[in-house]
Amino acid sequence: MELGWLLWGTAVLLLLHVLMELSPSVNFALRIGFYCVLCLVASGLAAAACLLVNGGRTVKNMRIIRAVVRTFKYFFGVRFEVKGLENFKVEGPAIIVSNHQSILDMMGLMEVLPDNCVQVGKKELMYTGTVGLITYLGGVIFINRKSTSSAKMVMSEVAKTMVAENVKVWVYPEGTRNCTGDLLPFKKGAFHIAVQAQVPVIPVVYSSFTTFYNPKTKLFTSGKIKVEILPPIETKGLTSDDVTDLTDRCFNTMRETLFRLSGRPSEAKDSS
Ligand SMILES: CCCCC/C=C\C/C=C\CCCCCCCC(=O)SCCNC(=O)CCNC(=O)[C@H](O)C(C)(C)COP(=O)(O)OP(=O)(O)OC[C@H]1O[C@@H](n2cnc3c(N)ncnc32)[C@H](O)[C@@H]1OP(=O)(O)O
Ligand SMILES: CCCCCCCC/C=C\CCCCCCCC(=O)OC[C@@H](O)COP(=O)(O)O
Repeated sequence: MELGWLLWGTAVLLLLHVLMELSPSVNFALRIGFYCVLCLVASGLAAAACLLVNGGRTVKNMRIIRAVVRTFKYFFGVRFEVKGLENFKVEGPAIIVSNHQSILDMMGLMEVLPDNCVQVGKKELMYTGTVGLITYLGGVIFINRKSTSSAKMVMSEVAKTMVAENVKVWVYPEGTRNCTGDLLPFKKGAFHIAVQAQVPVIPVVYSSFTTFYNPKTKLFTSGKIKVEILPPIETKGLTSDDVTDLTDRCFNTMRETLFRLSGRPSEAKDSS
């Protein structure tokens, strides 16, 4: 009986292996499916640990989440080359902005996430089962992207609480995933918070995934991601009139860095 199960198990694994070799779509679906299952299972386990250790929703839970997610890279053969970690050593709160390519970004986020840092996320994430639970417990700030006024209100509240509670806030200013190897125009919310709170903006850039991950061509292999944490941009003395300039400055610096890290020739572009 046990030998029977072993044979069946081996046969199924072999079949999956052959299918993955033969069809990039099957390979892609299985690897992405595995990533989602891993996120769901790990979130359930991490949620239990967070509740036991910290008792409820707090940024302290991000340390537990970070430790768990940092193991994911070994399952997918993803390697990170990180530069500029010293730029996170800003005393007190800051806004961190980075490019957003895929759900795989959670690995890159947790690879470099500083202590006391929460992310801004779309409210729909709350309804993704255990992943929703872990994002809630980690202190993620949920916004409704379909209502600009409500999102702006939440963001303005963040500008006040991040200073009072001494937390850093991580925002994806493109506002959505974009895996084209370029940046989408930046939304201004992150830069409004930075100016309202008078805290620095720290740009973080991940090299393009397109050489090893591309949902359009169903590519998902192992690969290297270069990460660069750029020097903080001060906002002391800036007012809401300066937000557009600040946004453009960050956009241009990050786009140049993205192209450099991805080995692509640079070209200037306006963020709007
Ligand atoms: C253990 C196992 C775990 C497994 C799982 C792993 C990890 C999970 C755990 C934790 C990690 C969670 C990480 C979650 C990441 C989720 C990522 C996302 O969800 S990205 C999508 C959501 N984020 C964003 O959208 C942020 C960026 N968007 C913005 O900043 C936007 O500006 C906005 C505030 C949302 C509003 O957008 P909208 O399109 O509606 O409007 P505009 O941007 O065009 O702005 C209109 C107008 O308003 C002005 N404005 C904007 N914000 C403000 C403000 N705060 N104050 C004042 N004015 C503001 C803006 O300037 C525009 O005016 P104008 O055109 O005149 O300049
Ligand atoms: C009971 C309900 C069960 C629901 C099951 C849902 C299955 C989803 C499970 C795992 C997914 C892992 C997701 C990890 C978190 C990723 C965060 C993220 O990258 O969100 C995308 C968001 O930034 C932008 O969204 P859009 O590009 O605008 O779209």
